Amino acid sequence: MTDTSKSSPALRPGETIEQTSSFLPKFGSDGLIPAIVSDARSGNVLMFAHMNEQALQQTIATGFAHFWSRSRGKLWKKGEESGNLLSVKEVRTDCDQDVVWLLADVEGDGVACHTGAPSCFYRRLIASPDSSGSLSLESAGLPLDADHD
Ligand SMILES: N=c1c2ncn([C@@H]3O[C@H](COP(=O)(O)OP(=O)(O)OP(=O)(O)O)[C@@H](O)[C@H]3O)c2ncn1[C@@H]1O[C@H](COP(=O)(O)O)[C@@H](O)[C@H]1O
Ligand SMILES: [Mg+2]
Ligand SMILES: [Zn+2]
Repeated sequence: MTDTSKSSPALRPGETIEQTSSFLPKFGSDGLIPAIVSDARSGNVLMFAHMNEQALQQTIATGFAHFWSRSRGKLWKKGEESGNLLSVKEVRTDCDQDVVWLLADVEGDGVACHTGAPSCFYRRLIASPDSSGSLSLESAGLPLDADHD
């Protein structure tokens, strides 16, 4: 039995995972699959976007993350304007294969978010002080601290 009691990185180089022959991602009825990107070294979640089949193929073929931008209606090579390309080290899918997870290094100045924050997830939701049930935002703490709108 594998000892899972000790904390270890979620992602170890060479760790045995299901290989590409069984990687059959399920695209939704809109032709898209959610894609999470984490920093291959720190493990921080960097961003979330969507892929269509072409984006996934281009990602695997080139080693750089491609997405489908719904708002712009186009294939999007992340970093094509900013230089913050995502060099993909590993692509995983989840148990029911309807999400993909990219482990990547951020090129350029190492900033994944277009706001200038290292990660898109630089804020956390907190309950409002009046306990009205609504939520307000505040800037997250380290290591993703940034005061960006
Ligand atoms: N660079 C980014 C960027 N980086 C990370 N993200 C995240 O990626 C998510 C999806 O991007 P899109 O908005 O294009 O995609 P979408 O399908 O419309 O997603 P929703 O906004 O509808 O959720 C965003 O919501 C952000 O959380 C970015 N979203 C947009 N951009 C824009 O992409 C353009 C090119 O930037 P580079 O790719 O870095 O050169 C610039 O105009 C940027 O403003
Ligand atoms: Mg958007
Ligand atoms: Zn962002």
